[in-house]
Amino acid sequence: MPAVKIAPSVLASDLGNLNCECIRMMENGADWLHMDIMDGHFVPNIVMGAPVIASVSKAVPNIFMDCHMMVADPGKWVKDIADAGGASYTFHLEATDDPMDVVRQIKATKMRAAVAINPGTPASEISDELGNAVDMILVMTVWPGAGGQKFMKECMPKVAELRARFPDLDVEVDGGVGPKTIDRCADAGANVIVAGTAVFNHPKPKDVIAFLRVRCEEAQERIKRERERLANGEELPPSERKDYGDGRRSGYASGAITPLSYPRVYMSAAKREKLRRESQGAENRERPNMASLSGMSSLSMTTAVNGK
Ligand SMILES: O=C(CO)[C@@H](O)[C@H](O)COP(=O)(O)O
Repeated sequence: MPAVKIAPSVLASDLGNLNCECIRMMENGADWLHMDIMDGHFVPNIVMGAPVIASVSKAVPNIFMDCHMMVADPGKWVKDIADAGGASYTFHLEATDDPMDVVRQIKATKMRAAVAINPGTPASEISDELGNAVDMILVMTVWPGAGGQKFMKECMPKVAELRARFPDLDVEVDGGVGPKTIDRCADAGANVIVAGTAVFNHPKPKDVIAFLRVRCEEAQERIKRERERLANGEELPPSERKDYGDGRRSGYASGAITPLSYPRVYMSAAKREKLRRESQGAENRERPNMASLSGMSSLSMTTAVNGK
């Protein structure tokens, strides 16, 4: 399985001191910095754009910026983000009717290409062609648009399914991830961990980053053993099964996740329109709107930044 990467989401940082915040996280063990870019259309919020990415790129040597593009027209910003110094470009599947074209545009730059799916989008919407073309798949574990939301554990079967289909791909989780939820993510097979509030709001971010990494590495060892045993037709002893207490077990141990094949490239126009509207809050009362966003900690400075 690919190496574990911990990517603090700067949405929860002191955005007025963004360069220093990125340096602080790298000194505390972060592999990547997760940059949330929103356009006010795909999600009802605006945070930063290519000029801010360029400023960070100049000020922070060797930074790897994992740019999460929560934008309605993902092809439009590829060149700007590449020129600004973005290292990875994640677009939302719900935002385009031609994901392979967006991937081609990203690959024409030096950036890594990644595709994200919202909580309402099934993993089966990632075709084999798309999954094999990208460097990473991001499974959102909250509705995009704000930090500090509750982790949606119901997204974990999608992570397990994608890990089973794409054993060597980076699979990223984002939203509500921290020490209390990391085991579910890691057991499902996620190896790129985005955490905003849990890292930036903690007085010892180094400890949180180290904890997340260790739990993922331990899970990877477990998954490796499970794979080997299942390949040999062996039964797993109950002590080695991760049981969530709700009838489900980790994807690999349960053997319930079958790596199906999804040859389709495009979802239907009607379905994409529904998923797009859902992302904007038009069809989902649960997802954040501007009123609910205003109370979120990520939009104000975190107290941990000044050690208060
Ligand atoms: O993309 C998003 C939100 O749209 C995430 O990156 C969040 O910023 C993660 O924050 P926490 O839930 O970890 O606070």
